[in-house]
Amino acid sequence: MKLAKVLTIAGSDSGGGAGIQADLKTFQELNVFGMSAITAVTAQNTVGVHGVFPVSTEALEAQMDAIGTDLAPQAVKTGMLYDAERIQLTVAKIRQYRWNLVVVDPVMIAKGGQTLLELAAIRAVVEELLPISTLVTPNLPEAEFLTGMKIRNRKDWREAAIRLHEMGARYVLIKGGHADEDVEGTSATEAVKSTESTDAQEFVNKRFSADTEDDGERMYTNQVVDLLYDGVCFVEYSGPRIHTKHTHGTGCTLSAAITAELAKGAGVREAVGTAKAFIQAALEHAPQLGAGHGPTLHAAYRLHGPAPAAGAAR
Ligand SMILES: Nc1ncnc2c1ncn2[C@@H]1O[C@H](COP(=O)(O)OP(=O)(O)OP(=O)(O)O)[C@@H](O)[C@H]1O
Ligand SMILES: Cc1ncc(CO)c(N)n1
Repeated sequence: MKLAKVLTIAGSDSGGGAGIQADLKTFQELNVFGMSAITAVTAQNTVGVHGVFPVSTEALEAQMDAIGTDLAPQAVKTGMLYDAERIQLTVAKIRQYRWNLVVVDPVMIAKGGQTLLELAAIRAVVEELLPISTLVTPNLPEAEFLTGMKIRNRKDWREAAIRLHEMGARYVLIKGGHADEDVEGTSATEAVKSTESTDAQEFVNKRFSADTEDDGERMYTNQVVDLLYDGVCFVEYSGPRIHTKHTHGTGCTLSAAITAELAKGAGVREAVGTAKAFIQAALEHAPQLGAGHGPTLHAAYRLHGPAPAAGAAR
């Protein structure tokens, strides 16, 4: 069978657990040919982001042109796009080369709290990137930023998915990795207004409550649930929560796995199921590297197979 080609347009993570590095490792594991266009270089490890160095728009454009004129990818994913200028350029190239399977991971803030997307660029994500996306994969804080609404319970969660669909994304996957803390707080948007940006992630991380008052529709505790919406139906992908601090790059890895599966011809529902099993295995076998939030093991799905109960849709 012909090898499917996939492209990631994202930032480089020197620590190897997230960004371009996570994407290429995931592509390789899922038997697709991975290519990359780098938007920014981060000096990053498991402890934090120590520097962000945007790549010139000229260099970014040249990378996408080199791929677009020769190596037509079956599917594309975007990760850290850094600012509005790079978002606009990326959108223009996606349109120019008619890349029409596009997974958008709206990367905004790293696990340590550092900003990976200028706040002013959120508008460009909403107005330009969402309308051309096949699937958008925000985590809970990102879904709050993009919709401007507070997500306190499962009803809000579904409402946010409906809004993101109305904003132009054909499919919406709101990931539940952040729904595990037990402090109720303010919305992500309010958090940013009222705190230094470096504190914002810590603030929003604390706000997804297991005990939120929500008419019995509790947020999940021992399960991690990702919610998919296609404009008509909701599908919940549920797996056991793995109690580990080694969650660096989970979002990148999940969206890269979805992109690889789409490139091979899977439908969105099926691709998300496989990707959920992939990240579950990668988390279970995390190699315990570094002093902070370590990476997952991208080879785990191949080496150990899908984790039991992962990827279950209900
Ligand atoms: N502790 C965990 N146990 C099991 N699955 C998890 C856990 N944390 C995250 N996941 C899964 O990993 C994927 C990414 O979710 P998450 O909400 O952490 O994304 P993210 O915040 O964008 O990640 P990152 O910013 O680190 O790249 C989802 O499929 C989610 O269900
Ligand atoms: C480069 C890069 N992209 C995305 C993330 C989010 O995990 C990160 N930490 N670094």
